[in-house]
Amino acid sequence: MSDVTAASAWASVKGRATVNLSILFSELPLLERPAAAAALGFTAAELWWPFGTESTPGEAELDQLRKAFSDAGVRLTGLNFLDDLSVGAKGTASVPAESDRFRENIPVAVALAESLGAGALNAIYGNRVPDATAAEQDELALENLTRAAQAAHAIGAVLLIEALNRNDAPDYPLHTAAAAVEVVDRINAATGLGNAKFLLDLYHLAVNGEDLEAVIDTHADKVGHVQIADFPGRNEPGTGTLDLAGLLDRLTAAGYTGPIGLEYKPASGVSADSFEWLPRELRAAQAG
Ligand SMILES: O=C(O)C(=O)CO
Repeated sequence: MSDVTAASAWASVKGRATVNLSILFSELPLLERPAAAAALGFTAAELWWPFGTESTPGEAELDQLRKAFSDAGVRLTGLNFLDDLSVGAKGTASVPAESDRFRENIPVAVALAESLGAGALNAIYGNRVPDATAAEQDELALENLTRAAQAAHAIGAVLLIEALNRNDAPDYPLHTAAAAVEVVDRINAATGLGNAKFLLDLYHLAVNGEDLEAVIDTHADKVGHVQIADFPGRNEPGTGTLDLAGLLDRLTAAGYTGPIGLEYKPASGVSADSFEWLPRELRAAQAG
């Protein structure tokens, strides 16, 4: 694709790209990743919970991360709450054994997000577990996600609820856009704040066989964030079968104009080589 064609095809990404530094640049230590992204023209990034199973990291560790972002001139746009990906789990909000750690993580994650300018916090729902019923887990999740939404609202942020793909998260209960949006609606009904939003991860829904255009047409008004990776493979745009540029144009036309998360694995294994699809002049985030 010529540069001119690429610039027009990806025009809807201009000023909105945010690099997920938990899946990209993972070949580097965490504290080196913001500068690596900045060297390629990006000025915004997002993170899964970056401290593994530690729900309340100390100030020194938090300051090191904050310094890595500020020194690189990169703004954090989104942060996952404690989702414990380090042990393969898919979140903690609905998991009885993890609930206390999720609750103690809320103020820490929200304060870190606020200090780095993030406007979105993502609460991965948590897997179904054998020692609790679905109803018990959903009741616990509503209590925990209500607390998270209230804390996010206090810093002017949205709380995101995400569907994950069945292959990587078979025990996760939210595999469709509708299921995630139902949780969003329950949280908003409980808080009255309206800051719970749907995280539209186009890759996860593609794996699950969802009609992505229909999802956009139906749920665009509930979308608080979007993440992209091509399918199959979860690599950069152009390596799979999705018309990601067209889907982003459709989503933008439907009213979502927020950040676009680049959440993919580099096809070559080298993150710096995985951005040729996006002309450099489209990579920097708009201020604010
Ligand atoms: O686990 C994943 O793939 C995620 O998208 C977490 O945000």
